[in-house]
Amino acid sequence: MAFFSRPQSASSAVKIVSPTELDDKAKPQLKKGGPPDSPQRQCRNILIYGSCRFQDKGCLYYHPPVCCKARPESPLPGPLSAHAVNAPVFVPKAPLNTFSASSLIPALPQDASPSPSSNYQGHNDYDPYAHQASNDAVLSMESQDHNGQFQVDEYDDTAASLGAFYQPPQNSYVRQPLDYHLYTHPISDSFTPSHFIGDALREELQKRSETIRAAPVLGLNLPGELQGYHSLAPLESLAGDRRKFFSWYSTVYRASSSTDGASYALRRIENFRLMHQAAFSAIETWSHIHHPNIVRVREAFTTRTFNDNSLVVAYDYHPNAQTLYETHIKQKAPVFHQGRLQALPSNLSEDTVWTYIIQISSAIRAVHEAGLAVRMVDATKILVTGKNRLRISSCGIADVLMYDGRQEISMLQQEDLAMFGRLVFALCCNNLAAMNTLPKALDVMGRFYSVDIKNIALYLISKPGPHKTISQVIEMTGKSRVLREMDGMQISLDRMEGELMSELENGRLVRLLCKFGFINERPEFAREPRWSETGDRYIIKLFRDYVFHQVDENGNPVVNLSHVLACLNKLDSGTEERIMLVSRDEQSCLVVSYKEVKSCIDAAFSDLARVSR
Ligand SMILES: Nc1ncnc2c1ncn2[C@@H]1O[C@H](COP(=O)(O)OP(=O)(O)OP(=O)(O)O)[C@@H](O)[C@H]1O
Repeated sequence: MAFFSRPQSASSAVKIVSPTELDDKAKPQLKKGGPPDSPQRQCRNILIYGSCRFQDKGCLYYHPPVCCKARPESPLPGPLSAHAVNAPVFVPKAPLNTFSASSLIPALPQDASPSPSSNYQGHNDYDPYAHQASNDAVLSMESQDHNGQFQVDEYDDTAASLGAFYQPPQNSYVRQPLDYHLYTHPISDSFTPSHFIGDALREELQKRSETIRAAPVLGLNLPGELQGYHSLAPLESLAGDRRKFFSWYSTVYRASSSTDGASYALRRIENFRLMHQAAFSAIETWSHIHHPNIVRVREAFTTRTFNDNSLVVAYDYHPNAQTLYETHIKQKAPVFHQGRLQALPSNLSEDTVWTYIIQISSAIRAVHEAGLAVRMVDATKILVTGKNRLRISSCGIADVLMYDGRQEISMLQQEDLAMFGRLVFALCCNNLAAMNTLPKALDVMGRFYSVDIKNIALYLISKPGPHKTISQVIEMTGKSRVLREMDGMQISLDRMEGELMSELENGRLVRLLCKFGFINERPEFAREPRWSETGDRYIIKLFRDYVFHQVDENGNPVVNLSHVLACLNKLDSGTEERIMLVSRDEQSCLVVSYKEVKSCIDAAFSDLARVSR
């Protein structure tokens, strides 16, 4: 006999199945007037309705005296005892298919239909011998043997005919599939993006990830290995006109580090011969500057791997970063907008200019405080690494290229301020060479921007002096603007934390889904009784159907991510909440808690893991 065992822990799973073999056997006994085979077992009608209308008409089961009968408040009153699982099974009275009961079942004579004798006139009493009159004679039904075990039996003709005999006449109706969705608390099926990271951010991060993992182009004749870096890929076109970096040509490559596997940006200066080893001392200082608006310097070395004397400085790599020049100043091709080719709006907003001024000021201040000078405050060397997020790149290279032990740092710092001023003009006028025609630049600035921006730009390009410092520039920016910038950053931080929260549980759920993947549908278990419809692991299959394969009342698949997430989260935490699992043939149901499903899955997975070792 097959056995539908429960999970090994003391389970409160309640199995509700179609008529059992026991019932089938009991019926002929009744007809013969034989004694009940199990007088100790309480009649299920008493359990459910508090009375049994067949009590005096041959019902086999035990009916307690009236004083002891109490109608349960709900069909599942509190935790059910293990005994409950052996209670006589529930027999659905509904026909399986659309049919006219009268056409299939001989109508019972009036007197054969017992009149309700209980106080609960409203309900149809459970008839322990009534089989559903199915026109599907080969329908597989679960039955129970004398040991209380369940097995799958063919629904034989005898049973069918008996069922037909005991089946009260029914009205014909269209059979609907079970409303699976009604078995759980309704969960909104509106899928809101709040379940996951926002689309825009996800797309952005996805693109960055793709860029980091993009395979290097073959055929560029680049070295396969360079001082612990490999997979070099140029970040700029090597063909066409090339601008010089001071007096040298330079190229930026993305490369992977053999040490930590991370990507780095390597700026190579071609044909550079290092004259003083001391020139590298500035790189050491630069590598200690951690600032949110500075691309971090990692290391510098010279190499002959490119078949020349090259200087290489390694920086943090910011995928898909663009220079300020590429982002705002470079002429862009017109785009189609509302059916017409239109040039993209070129002027930066006042707020954006202020946020750029504040970020660059902050970076310059950090560098000056470290006793260094940036030496390259230029739109082509400042990267935009996120929305309005700037980072000064190429730091430290000028210190190596133009090393001069006697150079005064304060002079270089004053030069930083002047370069900063030229950058503000370039950004406001959308022209790298805006400073060359100062009156025109001032005119454009006066038209589009506040006088405060113009004053800062003029101050920055004014004559150097001991009181002209970056701190003074920050003073001129005004506390309120700096505070507004700080507010914006904190709001952005909150938003990012929110996005992070929405992804927090995903790793957990993926691990759970992996477990499911490992244990479900394993071909080697196809013949194992524990996984069959009568085995304890069948519960896992039913749960999988409950989570993923629900259908609505019209038989259409329910694709509801909220439901899946809710179920998986409850499963993972092993809640006591109960759900009703229904077999695919809708002939048996199992009321089971998430905790029990969880222990089933854990046991199945540990079995697999043990064998795999
Ligand atoms: N640390 C970095 N992380 C990511 N990308 C970078 C990094 N440094 C530079 N890049 C990218 O490499 C490309 C080339 O940089 P580069 O500084 O040479 O700019 P450029 O506009 O080509 O200037 P130039 O014409 O002076 O060489 C740019 O698109 C820039 O965005």
